[in-house]
Amino acid sequence: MEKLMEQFLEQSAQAEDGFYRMEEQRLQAEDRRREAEHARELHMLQMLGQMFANGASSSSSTHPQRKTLTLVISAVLERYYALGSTSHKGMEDDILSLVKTIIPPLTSKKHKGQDGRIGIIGGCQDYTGAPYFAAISALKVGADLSHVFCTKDAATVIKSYSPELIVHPVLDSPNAVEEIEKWLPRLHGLVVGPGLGRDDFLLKTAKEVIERSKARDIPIVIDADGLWLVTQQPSVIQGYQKGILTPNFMEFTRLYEALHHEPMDSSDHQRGVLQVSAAMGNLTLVLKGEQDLITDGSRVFSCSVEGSGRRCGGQGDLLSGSMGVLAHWAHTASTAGTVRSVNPSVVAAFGACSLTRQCNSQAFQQHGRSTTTSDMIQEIGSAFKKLFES
Ligand SMILES: NC(=O)C1=CN([C@@H]2O[C@H](COP(=O)(O)OP(=O)(O)OC[C@H]3O[C@@H](n4cnc5c(N)ncnc54)[C@H](OP(=O)(O)O)[C@@H]3O)[C@@H](O)[C@H]2O)[C@@H](O)CC1
Ligand SMILES: Nc1ncnc2c1ncn2[C@@H]1O[C@H](COP(=O)(O)OP(=O)(O)OP(=O)(O)O)[C@@H](O)[C@H]1O
Repeated sequence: MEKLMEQFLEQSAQAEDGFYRMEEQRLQAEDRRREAEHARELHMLQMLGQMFANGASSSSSTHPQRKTLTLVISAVLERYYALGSTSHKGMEDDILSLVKTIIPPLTSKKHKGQDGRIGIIGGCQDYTGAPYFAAISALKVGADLSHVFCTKDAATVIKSYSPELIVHPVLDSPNAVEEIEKWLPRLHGLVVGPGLGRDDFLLKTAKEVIERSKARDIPIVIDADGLWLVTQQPSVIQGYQKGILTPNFMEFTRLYEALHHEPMDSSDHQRGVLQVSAAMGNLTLVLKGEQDLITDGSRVFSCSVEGSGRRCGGQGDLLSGSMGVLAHWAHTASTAGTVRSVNPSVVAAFGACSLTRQCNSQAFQQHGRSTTTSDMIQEIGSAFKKLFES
């Protein structure tokens, strides 16, 4: 009987492997097709650009001719962005199935720590809830250990919220960077910003910790006041392929304007996220909102898992904390060759957005208007199961 059971389990594991291999191949083929389409569009654009330049410099060219060319170019541009950038329901399902492939199996063969040790840089006198939400969400998603590096006066408060968290009161100490660096070799993912505040000394420490984490190749999610820092000094994370930015609309606008020195065209978010990601060296970016837009500069995925109309503070912290764990899992899966067709940071971002929205929807069904982030955190287990384990 036991043998039969073993055979059965082995066969189902093989069948599952086969399914994911085929799914991966299908996605790769789809990618190749889109890339070819992209290349054709780009070639057309270049030709049109040349024609336009020739037309504009030629004395014989008439004003209506130029106008027509301009119209053609903008039509092609629009098509180019549409082709390269929009995601549809089928793509959402595809990427959701990729998220499933990065989740490490729960087995009795692993020891504590192997599924992730996540660090949160944030927590100061004013904000103790945000780092708590991020850190506890990382644990509830499946990290084994969650560390919070906060200021001295925030530490006791955060500890009192939960015995599950490891809290280090070091962020405002004179040797904060060295204190935090001691832990970096043990961390698999870092979330910088929830409840960090905007004190110059704390931002300077956060910057140095980001630099040292990059040197160790640790995935880094930057949120909230961490994004304030990036807006002041984009180079701190520019081009780091294991970095993810998670701005809300306000934070995104600030970043856009700092990078482009002009107001953002708020009627075209898709173009905006592509531009910011490109300016940041193809960094993965999540613009949170009615639909979350996720891009690494090559195309835009939109996550529209149903949430609710309730927008209580702290939902973004749940998002960034869970993304810290998923980013670790996604990059591990990528190194193992499991995820190839889509940037692992994008897979992690999509997973965290879907999860946050699903938690919001489930919590709202029970609590309606009085839903808070703590209610959403209670839903992480069942939302995760519904989205990724069914
Ligand atoms: N319990 C806790 O401890 C929590 C602590 N938190 C921590 O607080 C810190 C500061 O973060 P933050 O987001 O409040 O600061 P900031 O970027 O100045 O935005 C302020 C203004 O921006 C606007 N605005 C916001 N979203 C927008 C949108 N989608 N679209 C348009 N506008 C939008 C809105 O402007 P208003 O509507 O008031 O005019 C808002 O007042 C940070 O460390 C964070 O982690 C939070 O995590 C919550 C839970
Ligand atoms: N209008 C909306 N409709 C549905 N879901 C939304 C909407 N706006 C945000 N969300 C969801 O809430 C998550 C958090 O986004 P939000 O804009 O609240 O972040 P935030 O302002 O940084 O949060 P925080 O309060 O933690 O600072 C998003 O990832 C998204 O899934």
